[in-house]
Amino acid sequence: MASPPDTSKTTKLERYNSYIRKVNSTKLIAASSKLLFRVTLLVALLLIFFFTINYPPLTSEKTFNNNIHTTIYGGGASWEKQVRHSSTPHRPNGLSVLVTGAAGFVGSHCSLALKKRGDGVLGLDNFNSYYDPSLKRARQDQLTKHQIFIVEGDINDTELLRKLFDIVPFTHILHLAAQAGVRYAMQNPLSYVNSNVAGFVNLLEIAKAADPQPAIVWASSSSVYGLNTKVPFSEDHRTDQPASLYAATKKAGEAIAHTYNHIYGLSLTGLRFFTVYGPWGRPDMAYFFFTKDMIQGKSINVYVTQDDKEVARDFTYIDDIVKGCVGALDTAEKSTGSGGKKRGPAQLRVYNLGNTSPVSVKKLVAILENLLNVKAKKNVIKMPRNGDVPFTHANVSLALRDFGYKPTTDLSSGLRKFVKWYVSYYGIQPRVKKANEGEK
Ligand SMILES: O=C(O)[C@H]1O[C@H](OP(=O)(O)OP(=O)(O)OC[C@H]2O[C@@H](n3ccc(=O)[nH]c3=O)[C@H](O)[C@@H]2O)[C@H](O)[C@@H](O)[C@H]1O
Repeated sequence: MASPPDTSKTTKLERYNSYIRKVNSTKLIAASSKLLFRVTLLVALLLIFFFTINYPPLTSEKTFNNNIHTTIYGGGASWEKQVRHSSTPHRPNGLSVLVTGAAGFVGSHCSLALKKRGDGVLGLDNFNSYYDPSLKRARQDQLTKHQIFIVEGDINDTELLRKLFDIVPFTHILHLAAQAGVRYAMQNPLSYVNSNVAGFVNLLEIAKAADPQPAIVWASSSSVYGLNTKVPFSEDHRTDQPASLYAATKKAGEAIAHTYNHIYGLSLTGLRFFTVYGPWGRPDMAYFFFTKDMIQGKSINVYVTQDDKEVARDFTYIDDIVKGCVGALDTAEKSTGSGGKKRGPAQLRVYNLGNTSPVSVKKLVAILENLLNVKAKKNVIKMPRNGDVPFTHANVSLALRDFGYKPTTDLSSGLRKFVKWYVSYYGIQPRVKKANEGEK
């Protein structure tokens, strides 16, 4: 007969297992309460952080130079009030313009011109360090004196742009924010794609969805003519041979403008600027750093073409460019779409804004020598293969016909104003001409 199974071992094992289960469940309860405690602590900390550090929501203030306050990102009531106040026109039928790149050279001049005639102007600028940001801050100072508020932010920031359009029904955008400079494109190619292509598309996406849709005037470039040899450059000449990535991104901008006009009914005007110069200009441009280097007794590189011909530019004075921008804004028709839907054909334009009178770089240096009373130490070298083109020359008859654009400042008069500003801004004692040093 089979003996009954020995259960004494099983019973012990069961008791042991039940003991283990108890221990585990106590541990589990302890661990869960610990976890619960930690989660509660984390939530509490997050709430404290949200209400103390980040209130009013999304706003943080930075102080620059002694007295310039810039809102980096908005959302609070006082920020919204500044945005509204700055963009409200102060004349009947005044425009309400969002100026991107408002702390830039052309942007700051245009913002002031618009504000002075009673338009509402809100600036947007990311104050990047492509060139000395303190110059951008000083331009901002000028704008602040005229009650123009600059929001510190990037054109790639969708949420920020959407917020600005939620607050203000802008009638126009003057889009001047860009990565400029022909030669720098070889050092930092992606910055051109980021600002001039992605940033532009981001802005157009917001503009197309806005209700009302604004009309957009934006900065293209003379560089789109690239290797075109027909002169003077006219808007219907070929622009499919860009010589630099900068030029290629501006040309891409023109193609993108066509698309947004075609699909969404956005009114779009591209302005091809020709080597703009003047007071408060860009330190990366030749006339600016030639002035600096000549004053400091440093040598400068003066380019000639591969076959030793002079390199020339249709240098255009800033005040003429401002008149062109304002003229383009004033004649821009309304966009026809709303909320992302096209309701009819809209205006699509491209204009040259140049001086119609090219001057060689050699002559530019001679004018500066005369104004600064300094003999330049010139290295005459063949133009490196860096995206530069040998010459530019604008035909501006289209801009003249459509908004009376007529440049009035020759290079000598314009550079005289620039040098006056330069020595005053940088606190330089100009070299006084001796009696026997005649005009060159
Ligand atoms: O119209 C534009 O669309 C562009 O204009 C401007 O480009 P550019 O016309 O090339 O001006 P800029 O650099 O001042 O060179 C001037 C001349 O000096 C020559 N140059 C330059 C440097 C040097 O060391 N030596 C020299 O001879 C050089 O070969 C050239 O002949 C803007 O920067 C650009 O952002 C864009 O807006």
